[in-house]
Amino acid sequence: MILNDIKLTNFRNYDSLSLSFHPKLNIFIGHNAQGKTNLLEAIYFLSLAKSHRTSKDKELIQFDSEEAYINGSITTQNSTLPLSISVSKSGKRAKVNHLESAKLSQYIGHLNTVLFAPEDLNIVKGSPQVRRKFINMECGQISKIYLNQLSSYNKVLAQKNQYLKSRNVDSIMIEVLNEQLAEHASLIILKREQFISAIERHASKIHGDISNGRETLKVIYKPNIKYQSSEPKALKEEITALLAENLSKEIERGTSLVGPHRDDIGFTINDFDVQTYGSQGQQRSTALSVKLAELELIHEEVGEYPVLLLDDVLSELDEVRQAHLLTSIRNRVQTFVTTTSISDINHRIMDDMQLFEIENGKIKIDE
Ligand SMILES: Nc1ncnc2c1ncn2[C@@H]1O[C@H](COP(=O)(O)OP(=O)(O)OP(=O)(O)O)[C@@H](O)[C@H]1O
Repeated sequence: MILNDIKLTNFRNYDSLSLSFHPKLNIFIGHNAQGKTNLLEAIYFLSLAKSHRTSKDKELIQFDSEEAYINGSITTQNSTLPLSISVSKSGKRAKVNHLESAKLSQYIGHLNTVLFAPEDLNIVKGSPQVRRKFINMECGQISKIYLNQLSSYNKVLAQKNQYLKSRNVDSIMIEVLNEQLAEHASLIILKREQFISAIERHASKIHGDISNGRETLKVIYKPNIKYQSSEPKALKEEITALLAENLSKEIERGTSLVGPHRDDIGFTINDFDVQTYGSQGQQRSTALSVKLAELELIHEEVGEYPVLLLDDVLSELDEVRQAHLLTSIRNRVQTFVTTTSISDINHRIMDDMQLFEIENGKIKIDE
């Protein structure tokens, strides 16, 4: 999958910008705070209708403007497709091939992206919440069913928590909500199990290569609900029973205690926990392996490689990891890289690419 071009209007520090991209490698170079990450954020937003660094969409609109627009065109094996998304104070509107998508879940999935940024280290080091967000974003990209189930689950969960908090609990009402939660939860859990085992399959191979075969990485799903069934209907029944068992505790605590909203993932290298015992380098390799595994996974699911966004990470990687990253993706994955210094880029990849110099929301194209 190739992002051919992008056009930004009133997006962050870009008034109006049109760029055509190189099919293999695009490097955005500039001093701090010039707009490099803003450009990657625009590509990410065009892909997922969400920013990777803020949940407040209105921050994307240029100061003193009313609406931000991002337009782009992608080429897949089958076709070339225009995508556009706009953000205003009243919300987001997304279009595929000039037709407005009634739901954002219909829009997401046309342009697939994988982003690797310094904060991705938090997938390993951070809280379970960060890891759940990671699963949701990535699983959502490859499975519309997952995205729909998750959104329904979250709606019902919010409703249930409101009831539990009100302390005026109608247990029949909670049972009805639990029934719905169990239905969505069973599908979410099975998708997560599938996703994490596929990530592990690819990530352990990549990690083995990066560490020259010295380290074995495992990615482990840690579901909040310990379950036996691998079939949705039976799993739903298991979850319904568990929710009923926990009802009095949940009423007492005034919140929902059981379900996939409390899931986590663990990482081990040679059977020790990376979060607790891993060196900085091992934590970085783990995060990198997981991200590169996503490229393979999306390729497997969608039949095309996604575009890869690397925000300020090359300088963080040592020679071996950088070489692995760049050689393993070369010629397969269209890549967008931000950097403050050209010396951070391995000279072996410099021949076949486009350099964009960024200064204060303006671009100079290096021919
Ligand atoms: N809504 C907005 N309207 C106008 N300008 C904005 C808006 N949001 C952010 N900016 C500006 O964008 C710039 C930051 O851009 P960006 O985050 O892309 O930096 P960067 O080039 O990636 O820098 P670094 O190397 O430090 O990460 C800042 O100058 C900031 O003031």
